[in-house]
Amino acid sequence: MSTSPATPDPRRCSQLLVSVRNLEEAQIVAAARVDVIDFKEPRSGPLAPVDAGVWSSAARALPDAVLSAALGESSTAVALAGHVPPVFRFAKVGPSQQRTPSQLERLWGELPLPGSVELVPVAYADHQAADCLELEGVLDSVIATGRGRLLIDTYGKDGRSLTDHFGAMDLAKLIARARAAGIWIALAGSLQLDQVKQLVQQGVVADCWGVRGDVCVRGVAPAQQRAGALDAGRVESWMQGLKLLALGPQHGAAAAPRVTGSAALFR
Ligand SMILES: O=C[C@H](O)COP(=O)(O)O
Repeated sequence: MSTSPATPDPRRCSQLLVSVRNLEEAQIVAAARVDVIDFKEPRSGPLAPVDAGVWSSAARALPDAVLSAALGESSTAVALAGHVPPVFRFAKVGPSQQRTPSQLERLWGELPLPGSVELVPVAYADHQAADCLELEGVLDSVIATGRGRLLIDTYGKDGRSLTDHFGAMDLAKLIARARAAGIWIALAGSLQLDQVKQLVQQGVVADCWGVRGDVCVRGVAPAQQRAGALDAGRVESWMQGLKLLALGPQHGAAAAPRVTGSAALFR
């Protein structure tokens, strides 16, 4: 659940979440001062968990970082939730096979997360592939259950990205609705930095952008890239790119609407 609002940092446009699969990658991301270090195994699915031993190592090595754990879908999340170290800030859970609001809300309610770890519900832009509620329905449930956050991702990591499933105008409307309800919203789904720049120019400004594939070493097909090695230079490019976007048109970006609502930064 949300805590008290933080003062938005006027120099920042959006936060960055980078998914990592082990402590070595997490330390690279921490050195780049990425906002959220998210642990998941990209070889095993959209939200596949890493071994709980990796969570424990990260909790010991990076106690001051904002750490997040992907718990997978309903088939794994309930059993794993109780093992998330209390120093973690977030845990993400996918909605696949949850076809009704009551199924989804029951799943969220059953997760035995430590009290200090906030659930980040996930909605899939390609919800048919995941056989679950569509985005608007997941947002309705987030609002109805008084939760503070929503991550939109893609279920199929097949080379298509978020914007292949959901257009800029629809994303902007969804963000506006979430923001009006005080929900922090993160966008992910095989996004590339150039796409994010275009989205921002079209008025789509997430509270946070989530990425894995585009911060990995290039040279393989996009769908495989996310399973490869993390590239520290790409992480730095994203950090610099988001900073430039926050500065506005003279730096090559359209004036990005500032995130000023209660959902602006971590609460
Ligand atoms: O939570 C965000 C995801 O890790 C994004 O991964 P992706 O960029 O490979 O789709």
